[in-house]
Amino acid sequence: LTRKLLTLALIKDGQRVLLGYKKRGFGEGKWNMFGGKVEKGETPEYAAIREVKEESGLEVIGGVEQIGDLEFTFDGEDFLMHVLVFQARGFSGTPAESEEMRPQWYQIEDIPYSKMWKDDEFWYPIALRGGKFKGKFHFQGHEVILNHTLEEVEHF
Ligand SMILES: CN1CCN(c2cc(NC3CC3)nc(N)n2)CC1
Repeated sequence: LTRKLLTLALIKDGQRVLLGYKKRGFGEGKWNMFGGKVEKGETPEYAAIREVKEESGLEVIGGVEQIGDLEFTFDGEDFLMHVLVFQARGFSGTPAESEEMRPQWYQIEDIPYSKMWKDDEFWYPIALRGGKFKGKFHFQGHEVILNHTLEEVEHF
């Protein structure tokens, strides 16, 4: 089983969240948080901070804290995506389009779940109210969740 360690970062400013429209690659055409691969020799926290800067232009201030741990598997495929979800403690700058992502602020009530990965509608509500979570989602292709588990946790 091939495993990939990836990050996502919640950039939340009051009642609005910064999301990015993925212009190419995996998840192209979907809105998502900013994130990417954890490179060799990198901590996941640093990788999350790096990806926010690369993909949105924002500087993370005060580091990130882990809020979620998600595992994704795909029916009939032998790879597992382990996505660590962080929240930025603070940030500065103006969001700027990158090669990968077109950033946009969304009010929480307007988050475009129909144009996002199907798992998001399960764990975003916990993340947006400051909760911590662990989840496993087993997909058939990219649009159908065959089964999943999701629990709120006290700490990592
Ligand atoms: C570098 N990216 C970061 C985000 N990521 C995913 C995946 C995902 N579901 C999995 C079925 C695909 N759901 C969200 N929200 N993000 C994949 C890799």
